[in-house]
Amino acid sequence: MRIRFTKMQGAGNDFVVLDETRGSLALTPAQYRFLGDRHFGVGADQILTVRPSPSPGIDFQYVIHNSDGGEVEQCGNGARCFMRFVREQGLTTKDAVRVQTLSGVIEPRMGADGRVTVDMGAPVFEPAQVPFDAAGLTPQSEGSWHTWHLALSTHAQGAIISVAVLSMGNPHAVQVVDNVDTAPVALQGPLIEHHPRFPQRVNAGFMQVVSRSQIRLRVFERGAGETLACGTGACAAVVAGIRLGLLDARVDVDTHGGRLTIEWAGVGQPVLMTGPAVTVFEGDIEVPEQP
Ligand SMILES: N[C@@H](CCC[C@H](N)C(=O)O)C(=O)O
Repeated sequence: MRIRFTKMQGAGNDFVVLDETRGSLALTPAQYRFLGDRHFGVGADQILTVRPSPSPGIDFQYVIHNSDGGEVEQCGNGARCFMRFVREQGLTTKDAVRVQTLSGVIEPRMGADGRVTVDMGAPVFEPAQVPFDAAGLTPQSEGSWHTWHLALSTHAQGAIISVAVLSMGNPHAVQVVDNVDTAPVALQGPLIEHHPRFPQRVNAGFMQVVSRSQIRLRVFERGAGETLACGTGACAAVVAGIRLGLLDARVDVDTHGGRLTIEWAGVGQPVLMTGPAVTVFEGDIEVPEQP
């Protein structure tokens, strides 16, 4: 089957975007994996699919697959690219749309400067809803919130890390580090992602606090490995930093792929994420029946 795709990126987090508004492509997990493969396919961290409105008051449905082929609930950088895609492809003329995701409705809005702001909804802190198995663990009080001590084991060494755990529609474990450049992202990332306390795996964030309004962030993403930026990871890190008493309500997040700005007014309030969304190229690719 030959399909049309658009390659996009938001702060270097890159995507293959597919238009299913005129009919389903019915791709299998192996075919999503093929599209995301940087050697045999197009190459991307995530594959984003635009589907028609599933219900009144909603403009589109937004489906997200990680490069490992698994479907996930949310993708922040992808949401900004989604907005640019539906505008550039003439699927809407609106400046703001309401989009159904697996974890709820989000609202991307096109800014006059070409950047996109997304209302990502309110973060979720209840461990069971992340989901995070906190049974038998003692929360460690910090600021007006808490972190959790998690034991990581490797063949070479054991480590106890301290993580803030929350959901931005998808699960995140965020730890504060002195310096993201030397943080053990490659070593700890996979161990945190697959830690048995996270039954649906987790995105592992490493946050360096530069000031109360600026952080540096690296994220080892569930199902994709370390990416140049993670939008929901940026939201999760800033929310965690605010609740732990380290950050103010508006924070610039510097990633290896660029800057995102995150705003959050507190518990129960939605998180606003602003950043770039860029179309890189369009193309056609033959997708094998069984890659
Ligand atoms: N890159 C994304 C997050 C994509 C999904 C994530 N890897 C997960 O499995 O939850 C973002 O910008 O938020």
